[in-house]
Amino acid sequence: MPSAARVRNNVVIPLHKLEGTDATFFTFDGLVDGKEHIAIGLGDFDKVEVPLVRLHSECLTGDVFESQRCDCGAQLEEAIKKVKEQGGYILYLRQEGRGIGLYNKIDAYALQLEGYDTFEANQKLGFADDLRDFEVAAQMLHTLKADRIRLLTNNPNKVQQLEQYKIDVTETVTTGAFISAGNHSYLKAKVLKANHQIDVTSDDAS
Ligand SMILES: Nc1nc2c(ncn2[C@@H]2O[C@H](COP(=O)(O)OP(=O)(O)OP(=O)(O)O)[C@@H](O)[C@H]2O)c(=O)[nH]1
Ligand SMILES: [Zn+2]
Repeated sequence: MPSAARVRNNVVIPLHKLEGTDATFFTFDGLVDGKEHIAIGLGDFDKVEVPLVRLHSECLTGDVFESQRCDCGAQLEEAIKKVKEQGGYILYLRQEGRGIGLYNKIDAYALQLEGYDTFEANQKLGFADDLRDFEVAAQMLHTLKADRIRLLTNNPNKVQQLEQYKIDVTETVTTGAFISAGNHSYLKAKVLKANHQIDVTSDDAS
């Protein structure tokens, strides 16, 4: 079980998304990695028995600018809609570039233009494929008393890590496949090398 943290504050922020969405933003004291991660409660998050949860790693290029190099912007949009409908939390985790940071991710993109895939580019820069440790996500969920969750993901490593940190994942809900010409090879590498559950065979993906 991760060490104890506590909710520092929470505030309801109305969003423009989906014709008006009330989102409760939670901040924390005592998180294991000292970063400013946010939990966002949507829908009946405080009433549902088993909340739907999305662990969303920050992606400035995708989340803010809707980059076509990845599927993050579309996944975040989908998560807001589904979690609002079903009640639960989006944990917005400050793990840009799977933990290597924004500048290094841009360096990795430059290498990908030379032909390396997303994991090879990380290795060429001296990083592991994926630096993310989801202990902090488990700590946030324990703090919110969300020890039993349904997880919105295609990434089996997120499920394994949460279980390891004593979160009971009762169901894995796969995200949509947001495939475009620009992100097809990125998604294919995740399927081949990290066992992501995405159907990348669609025709418009070449
Ligand atoms: N290092 C690196 N990071 C990338 C690249 N493309 C996207 N990312 C980062 O990958 C992360 C994607 O995170 P998520 O969507 O939460 O996780 P996921 O592992 O794809 O799993 P899902 O839950 O199935 O979406 C973000 O932090 C992005 O910034 C890349 O080419 N290299
Ligand atoms: Zn992205």
